[in-house]
Amino acid sequence: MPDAPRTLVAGVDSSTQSTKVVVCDRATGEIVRSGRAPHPDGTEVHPDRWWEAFGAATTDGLLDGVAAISVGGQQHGMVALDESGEIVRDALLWNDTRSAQASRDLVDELGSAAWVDRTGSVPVPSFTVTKVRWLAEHEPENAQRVAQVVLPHDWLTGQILKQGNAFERHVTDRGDASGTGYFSPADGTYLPDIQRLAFGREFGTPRVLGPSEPAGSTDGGMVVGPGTGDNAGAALGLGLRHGDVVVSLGTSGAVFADHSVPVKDPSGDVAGFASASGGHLPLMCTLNAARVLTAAAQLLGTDLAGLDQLALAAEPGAGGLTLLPYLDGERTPNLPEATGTLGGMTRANTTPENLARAAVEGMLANLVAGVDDLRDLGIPVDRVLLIGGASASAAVRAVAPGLFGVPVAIPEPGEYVGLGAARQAAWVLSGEQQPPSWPVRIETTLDPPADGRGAEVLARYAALLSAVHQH
Ligand SMILES: Nc1ncnc2c1ncn2[C@@H]1O[C@H](COP(=O)(O)OP(=O)(O)O)[C@@H](O)[C@H]1O
Ligand SMILES: O=C(CO)[C@@H](O)[C@H](O)COP(=O)(O)O
Repeated sequence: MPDAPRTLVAGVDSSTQSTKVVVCDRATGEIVRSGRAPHPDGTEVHPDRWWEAFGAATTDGLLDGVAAISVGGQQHGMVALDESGEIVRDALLWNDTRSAQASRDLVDELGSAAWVDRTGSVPVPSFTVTKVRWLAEHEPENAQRVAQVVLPHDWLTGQILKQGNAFERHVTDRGDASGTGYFSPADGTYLPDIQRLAFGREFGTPRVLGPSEPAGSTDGGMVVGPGTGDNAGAALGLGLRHGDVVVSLGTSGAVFADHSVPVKDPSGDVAGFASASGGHLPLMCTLNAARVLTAAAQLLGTDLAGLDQLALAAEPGAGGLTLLPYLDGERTPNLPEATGTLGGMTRANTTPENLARAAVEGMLANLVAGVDDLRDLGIPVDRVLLIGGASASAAVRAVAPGLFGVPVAIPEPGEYVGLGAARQAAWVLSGEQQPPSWPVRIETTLDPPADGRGAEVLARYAALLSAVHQH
């Protein structure tokens, strides 16, 4: 007798550099097929480019027979819509730092303690709330046209849904809404007074759906889930357990954990986001991760494989070279106007090998602070799970355990944001209380060496940071 046809679900990761789509078996999570397409570079992008990438990634019937779909998307991006749902201007992305002054002003006006209390986070230029302030101040004509502000995943979900009127089409979830800066993750409600403070008036927001509440279905009958932010999606895809901390090395470096209660960090380094499963997702994020390695490879006239080889040929500590990797400014620490700094150069240590190693060590040292911050807030750190594009780097894998100081688990290569979105879609379809349990396989776990070299690297990194930015 032939096997019963299996039910398929799809998950989308519309992240900074590309769209990735995975189609999975609803029961097991096994990936049956997948597609991807790049996004243009730049920190402002017309949302139509994401829709085109979605089309290219799902071409040739990738979604044929799919029963449900959910979208995970890069967080915070401001997609401003007018009365008829048309895009007012290119979306300003999470890594666009033009709202640096707006964020300083907003923090001064309300005070960081009140921001943390009301929204769970102190807004940095990544947050949507600072982008709407920038729009009001710098593009008043565009600001006047704004009827609603949605996030990248909300907009794409609306595009997939393509039903109802333009406003009903755009829905969101607690996870992504918590990154706007005008939403309370603790209460699950928007904050109109913060909208007025930032924008001078209120504006429309997408309806916040529950973690497994359907948003509707397409004309073809495919159920559409609420979707979520990309990091919340990855947390769902990894099925995090107590003591797991994720370090995601994509365009952003993100450090986060699944937590049952809201976390409030008065320093603002850890954002108190919500998760996609009804809980919380304390998260530290940097603007500089995988692309630090791309830049270092370019500087050294090699590719990423060549950079790995060079970095692995150097001694730990890169002979004393230290890189503050703030090539795109930085978010944590909050230094939006910063640039990178290479410290400790001598005639003896300025070799390609040491420079490659310093790029890997600097990128990771920047994220060690996030793991420490989570620990300081009472979140257990038993192991780090390394995901994202740059987790494939052999040099990153070699350096990470020594710097994080805990076992580093490398899940099997996979698109964990897309997988999390697919798991959400399966959850929506099931109508159950909990998402389906899909196995996550760990490829390898790397223990920290006992040589203490990681501590030396971190001490030199801290000294350079304090010399350059905190004197
Ligand atoms: N083997 C590798 N070594 C280092 N970086 C890599 C490797 N493979 C991919 N990357 C980098 O990963 C990044 C893409 O990762 P991804 O997690 O998809 O990013 P995003 O989600 O921000 O779009 C690119 O910058 C790419 O250069
Ligand atoms: O701003 C954040 C988290 O707060 C970023 O993590 C973005 O969500 C973009 O993620 P990637 O494209 O790097 O995955």
